[in-house]
Amino acid sequence: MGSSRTGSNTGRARRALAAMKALGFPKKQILAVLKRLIKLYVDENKWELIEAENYRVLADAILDAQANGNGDQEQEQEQGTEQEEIDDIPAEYGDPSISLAGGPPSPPSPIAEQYAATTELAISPGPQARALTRTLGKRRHRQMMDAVLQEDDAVFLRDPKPEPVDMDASRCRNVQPGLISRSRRHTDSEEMFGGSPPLQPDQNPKQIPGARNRTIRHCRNGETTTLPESTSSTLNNGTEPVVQNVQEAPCLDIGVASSAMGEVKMSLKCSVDPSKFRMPALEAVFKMVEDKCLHSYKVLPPDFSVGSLMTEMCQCVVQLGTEHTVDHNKLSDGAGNGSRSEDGTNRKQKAAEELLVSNGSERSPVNSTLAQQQHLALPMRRTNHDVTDISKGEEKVRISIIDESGRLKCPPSFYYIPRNVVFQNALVDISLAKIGGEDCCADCFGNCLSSPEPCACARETGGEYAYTLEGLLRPAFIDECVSMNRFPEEHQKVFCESCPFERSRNKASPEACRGHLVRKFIKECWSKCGCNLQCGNRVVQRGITCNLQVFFTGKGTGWGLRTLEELPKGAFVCEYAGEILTNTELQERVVENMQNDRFVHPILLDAGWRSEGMPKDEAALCLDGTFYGNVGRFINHRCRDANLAVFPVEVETPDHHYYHLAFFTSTKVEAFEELTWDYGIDFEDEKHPVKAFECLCGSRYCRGRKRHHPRNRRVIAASAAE
Ligand SMILES: C[S@@+](CC[C@H](N)C(=O)[O-])C[C@H]1O[C@@H](n2cnc3c(N)ncnc32)[C@H](O)[C@@H]1O
Repeated sequence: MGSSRTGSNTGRARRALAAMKALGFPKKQILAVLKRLIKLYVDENKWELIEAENYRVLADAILDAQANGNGDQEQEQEQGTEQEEIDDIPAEYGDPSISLAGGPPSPPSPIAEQYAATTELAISPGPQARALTRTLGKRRHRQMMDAVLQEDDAVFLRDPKPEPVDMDASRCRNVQPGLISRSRRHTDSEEMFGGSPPLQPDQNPKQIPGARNRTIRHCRNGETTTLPESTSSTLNNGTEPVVQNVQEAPCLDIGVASSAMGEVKMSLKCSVDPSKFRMPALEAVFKMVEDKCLHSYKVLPPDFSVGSLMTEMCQCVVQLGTEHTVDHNKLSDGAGNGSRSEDGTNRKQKAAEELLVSNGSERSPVNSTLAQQQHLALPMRRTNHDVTDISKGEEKVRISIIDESGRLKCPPSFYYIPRNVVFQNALVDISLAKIGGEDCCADCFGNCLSSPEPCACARETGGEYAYTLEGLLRPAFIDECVSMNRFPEEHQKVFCESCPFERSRNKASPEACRGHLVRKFIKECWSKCGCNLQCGNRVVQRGITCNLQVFFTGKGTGWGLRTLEELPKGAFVCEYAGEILTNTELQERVVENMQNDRFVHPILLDAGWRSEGMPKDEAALCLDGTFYGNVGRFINHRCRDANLAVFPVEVETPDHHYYHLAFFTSTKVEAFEELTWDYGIDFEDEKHPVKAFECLCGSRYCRGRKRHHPRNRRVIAASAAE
């Protein structure tokens, strides 16, 4: 009875002690718990049960004791009485002669500390152990045991244990790809994501004591990256998470694994305050990610991106880890569905801001909202659009498409052009010869805005630059434009003798001209100027720089454009780019498309029209973004209090005939706010050849809201000048 097929009781007790000591548990505590177990199990198979699965039960019981705070007590109680306690163990169960007595208690080894810090893993223990553990301890301890007793390379969701928090010392030097192995062994996941970049000689992975092959990389002390904005690199086809360089970010190193076997494992470096972070349960993270995917995509399309999913996961880890209410860690938590919180902010965005893993664009300035952009660009069913970048690389920034309604649709097809293109007959004379000496600043150098005198190009703006040193449109410009839109009757207008606009409306018997507002042009420096491309008087020509997104509004207005970052008043957003048509071509196109029940959205370039020498239909120009256009074609109308204002901007030509239409913010715009402008539509105009839409702008000043019976009201062009 005192022995079994695995040896004597003494030997078994010795081996149990040795096994637990190897894990770093103090021997007095081992002894106390072992004694308790032996007393507890009167079953003759007690040793088999205790020994099962590498003494899982014993380790669980010790962990339970520690977790319940009994460990210390037990130890303390046993101070000085250890030998007596050992002697109390029935001889058939243990041999007091083994080195249980004598010598100071071992300090907890690092690996024992790891046990205590390790959280859940989804592993099923054997039936015997299950039964015992039900009796003895909590499931999570059993699971922790699994993690540690697995092969060396087993991975686990580990509570963050940053280095002592010295903010300087804990800043990331160069944030690594979001998905890296904790081990330097080359794993499948590394290959999948293009692999972690090789370590620098001074970035050797630090070995965790007691855990061979399990490594953690630490941020290099006190060093921050100063790489240029555009140094982020893209993995795969550009849609995967990429390296971003983030400056001065306090760094928390977290390991996340999809299972204890470590098939998929990630190391996250998060710029969260370690004191505010608590590692969420892995199951909660998985559940949250799954809920998000199902909520957004219903099914996973063939081009589903694991990289995007992993990014999602990283964000969820940070989000759950920084939200300390119990509810957020419950599996039933619906917080991860991307919905907005009560204060209107999006949790995903917050999480993304705290995560240094982001969807970089080689063309985009580093910005935390890019992580959000990456998330939102998860695959949808497509037309001819690239949902990760509707511009297909034509702009400096990626512009993603998102339909949060669950329809998984994309906007109708069109060709993306970042700049205007002549359709056919429009005469747009872009020639150096056309630019006279007075139309350029050949003698300037560097940045015109830094010279004391305004350059020749500033002449159109009343001898002052339209832009501030910060690259914003001056408030005076914006305020005047807003006032023109709101109170057109108070501003100067010119009246044509035979108005091309009225001829478009009714060619047979055009009405009298209603007047065209006299608008101030912005003249930017150009090719014949001596300044460089970074000159402060070259804003529109440098293209889109803010983070935009095409989204389905769900308000009955179709697709819209929104900003993913906060924009100050006066920020350049984009041009309205499209085909340059003559008025004649426009008329033909309107008729043609009405027959096909498709509406075009041209904008007249009438800001330069003057009472004398009004252009003929063949010369009058307009822009149509319907078939060829940029993101400007997604900007919806809002009556009166829109957050964008449109300005005529001359770049290549100084003649007021052809120019660009540029949108600037007329007020501060919050991240995720829809960008709108006032088309200037006369919703009461029943003679217009193009049917006006029922306005759903929601503005309290809405002009088109009460039209319950449209009676075929029509509009042809949302003229910037009207
Ligand atoms: C220049 S497009 C704007 C993008 C458009 N929403 C889309 O899905 O492509 C103009 C069209 O958008 C819709 N739209 C824009 N603003 C609207 C509003 N305030 N109310 C209702 N529909 C609007 C109308 O169908 C209009 O003809």
